Amino acid sequence: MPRQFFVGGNFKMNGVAQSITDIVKNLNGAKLDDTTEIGVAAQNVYDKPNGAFTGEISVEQLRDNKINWAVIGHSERRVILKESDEFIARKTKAAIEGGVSVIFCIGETLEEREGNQTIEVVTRQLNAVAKELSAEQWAKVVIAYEPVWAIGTGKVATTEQAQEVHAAIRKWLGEAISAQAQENVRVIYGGSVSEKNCRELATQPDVDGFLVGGASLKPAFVDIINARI
Ligand SMILES: O=C[C@H](O)COP(=O)(O)O
Repeated sequence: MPRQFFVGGNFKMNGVAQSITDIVKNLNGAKLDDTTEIGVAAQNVYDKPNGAFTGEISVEQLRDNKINWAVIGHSERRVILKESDEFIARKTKAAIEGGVSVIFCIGETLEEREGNQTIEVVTRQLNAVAKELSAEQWAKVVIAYEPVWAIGTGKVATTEQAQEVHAAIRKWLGEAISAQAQENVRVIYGGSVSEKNCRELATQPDVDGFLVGGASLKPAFVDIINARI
């Protein structure tokens, strides 16, 4: 069965009631590809079930609010908030065991790309999570490949660059996890995706959707959701 196209809008720390209402109205009024999976996700979750952790949110609190997805490992949290591979892996495990699926973000910095370390970096990030999850739990993961140099810069990865890394991730899934994971786990791309570049990226065999930042706040987000029609 083909993998279902998956598009996430990452609003980050943007928006107020009025602007978010406008975005939702625009989405509700648009004709959206009904084969594309979209939904509401939290931008973070903590690895402990509850307790004195000011400012954090638990898996149970997400579930209580009918939020069944969380973004974990975004480079802004890895870099600005110094989240380690191990902490991110523990959060991923806690989310999945508590019934929340995970958009797990990985990607290299510009320096790492220029040092030909892209595959090494994403493999390290994936291996950290692989230590925590069973092969079956990968069914609850969507991997978002987001090169840090492409995030919010307007510098999108070329279709070849994206496909090359996505194919390497898929190969890793087969070798490190299972043939089933290799076949079924979605690998989506993020980093300056726009209504202009989404269609070409979506033609790539291993690009199963997008994680969209800036453009998800604009009416053109609809065109990205509809990139395959
Ligand atoms: O999670 C989304 C990414 O950080 C991409 O952000 P961007 O589309 O603004 O480059």
